[in-house]
Amino acid sequence: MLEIYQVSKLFNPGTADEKIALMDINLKLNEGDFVTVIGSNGAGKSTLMNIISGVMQPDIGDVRIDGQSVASKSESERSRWVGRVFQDPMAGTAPNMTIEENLSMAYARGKPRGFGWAVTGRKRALFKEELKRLGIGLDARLRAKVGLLSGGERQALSLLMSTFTRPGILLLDEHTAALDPARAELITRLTEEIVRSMKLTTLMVTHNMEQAIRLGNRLIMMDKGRIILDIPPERKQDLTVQKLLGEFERISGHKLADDRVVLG
Ligand SMILES: Nc1ncnc2c1ncn2[C@@H]1O[C@H](COP(=O)(O)OP(=O)(O)OP(=O)(O)O)[C@@H](O)[C@H]1O
Repeated sequence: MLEIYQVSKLFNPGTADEKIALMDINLKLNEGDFVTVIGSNGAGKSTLMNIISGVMQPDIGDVRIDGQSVASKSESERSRWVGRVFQDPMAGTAPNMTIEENLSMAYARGKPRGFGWAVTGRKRALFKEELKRLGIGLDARLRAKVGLLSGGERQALSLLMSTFTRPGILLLDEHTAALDPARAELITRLTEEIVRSMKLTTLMVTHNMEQAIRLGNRLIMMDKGRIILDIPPERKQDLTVQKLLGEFERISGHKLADDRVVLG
């Protein structure tokens, strides 16, 4: 379970450049929740992801995982606990290493200290099986360098790498935004399948309104560092893109100002 308690974050405090990135954020995710997050430019979405994953500290407040503060965990514990897929398909994988080497590296994350990275026959069989489930032919390319893969293939691999050791929380950071519509749809479908079948607790930031409605069981709107609306599963079912944008405008008092907003 993920609990965010009264988290606030200020950048450049006390200067002319002072920015409130997050203000008194409270959020609780139960096991298996899939929460989508939308919000304007600068709403604080990335800062929230960075604080949850422990790469950034809040000024005030705390993030707890199963009752334990993220700040108290070591880097390797945090990397085991949090799976993250970034917007940039180049992030999260090692381009000069092969698909199986990348998978082996990710596999070692979930294992005790000192667990080897070498690709053994047993691991290769497991990776092949996992890649086959993606259904995009990567299982036949275990020894291909990851740098040679397309953006969509890399995002599919990143998704697999960040989930197959079953993280406590999966963070999806606009992970389809850099892809063309067909590939974005493929990654959306794979995300849905993987998260559902593994029942992963997931937080996904997206600028794609249709995706925000389609994926997940709960939707959160952020504006100017605050959570302004938390739409529960029973209300999410009736949502449309128009209703969603209308709700945002009604509560925030302005339009969803983001030039990257994709309606669907
Ligand atoms: N390292 C930093 N130094 C100073 N200000 C920052 C820094 N990182 C973020 N900010 C500011 O904090 C606020 C929240 O930024 P954040 O990147 O979290 O928003 P976001 O919702 O992810 O925006 P976007 O959708 O445009 O990526 C913004 O006003 C931003 O300019």
